[in-house]
Amino acid sequence: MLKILKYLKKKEWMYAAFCVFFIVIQVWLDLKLPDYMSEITTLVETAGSAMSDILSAGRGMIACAIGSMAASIVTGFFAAKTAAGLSRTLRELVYNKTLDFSMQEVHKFSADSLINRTTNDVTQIQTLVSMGLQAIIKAPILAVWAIVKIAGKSWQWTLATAIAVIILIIVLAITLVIAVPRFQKVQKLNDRLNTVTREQVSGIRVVRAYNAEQYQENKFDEQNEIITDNNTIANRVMALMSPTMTLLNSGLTLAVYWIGAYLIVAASAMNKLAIFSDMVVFSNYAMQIIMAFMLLNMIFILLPRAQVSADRIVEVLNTPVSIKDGEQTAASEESGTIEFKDVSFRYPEAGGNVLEHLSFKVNKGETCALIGATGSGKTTAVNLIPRFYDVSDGEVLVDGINVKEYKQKDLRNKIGYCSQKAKLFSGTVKSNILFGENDKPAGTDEDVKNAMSISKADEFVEKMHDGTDSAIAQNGTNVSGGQKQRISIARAVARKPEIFIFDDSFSALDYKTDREVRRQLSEKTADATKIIVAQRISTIRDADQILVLEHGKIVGKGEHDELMKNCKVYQEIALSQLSKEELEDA
Ligand SMILES: Nc1ncnc2c1ncn2[C@@H]1O[C@H](COP(=O)(O)OP(=O)(O)OP(=O)(O)O)[C@@H](O)[C@H]1O
Repeated sequence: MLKILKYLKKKEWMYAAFCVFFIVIQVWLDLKLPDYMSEITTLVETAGSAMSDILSAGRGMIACAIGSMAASIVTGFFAAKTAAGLSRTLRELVYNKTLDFSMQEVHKFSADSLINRTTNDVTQIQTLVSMGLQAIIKAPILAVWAIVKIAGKSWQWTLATAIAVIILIIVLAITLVIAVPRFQKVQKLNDRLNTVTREQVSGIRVVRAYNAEQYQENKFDEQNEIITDNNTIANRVMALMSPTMTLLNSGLTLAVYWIGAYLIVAASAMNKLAIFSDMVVFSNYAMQIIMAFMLLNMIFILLPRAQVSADRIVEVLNTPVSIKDGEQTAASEESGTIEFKDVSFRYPEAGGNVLEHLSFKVNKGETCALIGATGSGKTTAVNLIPRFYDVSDGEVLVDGINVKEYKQKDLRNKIGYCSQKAKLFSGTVKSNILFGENDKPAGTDEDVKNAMSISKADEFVEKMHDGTDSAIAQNGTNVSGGQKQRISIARAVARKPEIFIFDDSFSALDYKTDREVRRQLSEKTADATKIIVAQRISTIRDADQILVLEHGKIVGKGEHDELMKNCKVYQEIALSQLSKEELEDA
């Protein structure tokens, strides 16, 4: 938890200092109250006391109460500001770190866990700091000050208070031992519950189509039950705390008065009044001590949860980013070339190599296609170009420079990337097409129009109610799969990149549109180098270079006609899609 405090800014430390100051005032005023009570008791019991003296003490009490309330409000204000400031910093840091993470780190933590850490865990810290600043500081000050005040009054009363405090500590310890591990467990289980819920919601169509509601519900119930069981046990134990405290408080007051009664009876007539007034004051201070422990108890409930959250946040912040920026900016002598030099790749924590000894070069303006069976490594290979992963062996060069040497931003600015699963963001058609353009000079409406015309997205966007300002739902759920692909191709085109990467980005287009989009791309973006991953021979047969992948190795390289003659794997793929006549006619 202390590690988290280093993220407090100077301003927030100052707010925290204000909190301490106002808490000291508050405690002083709270502990001043019993003094006035004692004065009033003495005045009432003393014959001939003036009414004005009693009223003056009463006014003192009211002033203390109002002052304490005001100090408490100001403390709350500064505590909230400190906590909110810290949580803003943490959210920002965790979010920014997540953005810097490579796919490797994202997989390690899981997307759900990263979301939980940015939201739920930060909230736990915020709650602790806000409550803690008030309670953690107030409790010891209150306890110590109250103990100092009652010290030396009567050993019998002190003994009664000590016994009450010992019982309190034992009860606190038992509760914490039972409750804390359960609260800690619940936080980890929340990640799993989120995963199940997200899977259920995002896969709702498949779940319904397979009548798998019950199956999914059972999965959810299983996680939900574990969380509920843990929460129930922890909260049941915690529920015992409040009545125990009340009982102790009342018991202690009773004990103080009982002992007081004996002391008064045993005292000489002159001392009786003083002991009576001491008794009233003592019982008040004793209650304040119990109050201090009650406050500490609150912290003990919040602290373990916040501790788990703090560890989870620090784990993200301290995880080194595996893909580090180089120094190279965009400028280089070559332009639009891609070269793989004996590249091998293994996914972290996976058994063997997924890619083995890939070597090929694509020159400026050329089109290179990758084809092969599912799982042969096509996506993995193209993901090495924008450095979503780093090679395990060998080198990937863009414009003659190893991709590791580039500043990632500059490298990615050269690339127009279309992922295998077209990904759209909530916003409008236009905001999706000009996505991420703040790195580059802002795209114009003309750019959007041009990109849509190349990707054939204009055909359906023009028919939409608000044209390019039409809304796109999260994940593009309000457009079809093919429309999503066309918008995502337009997004890549609008970037005016040196290099295009189309990872199976034409798969949902009908053959006619597929052909038309490729024709437009080769005419209007002739200078750009293109890497196309595809399953359809028709999509890639015109490519300058076709790489045939099998089990992560290149088993064929060349143009369509060459491969039809000398690559068995390619022939099999081609013949499985087109008849011999179609292939010969083409
Ligand atoms: N994140 C990952 N962690 C571990 N292994 C992975 C990961 N992603 C892919 N793989 C494995 O790497 C191999 C190549 O996967 P890749 O996605 O590159 O194949 P592909 O040729 O693009 O397949 P498809 O045509 O189905 O898209 C597969 O065996 C796959 O199981």
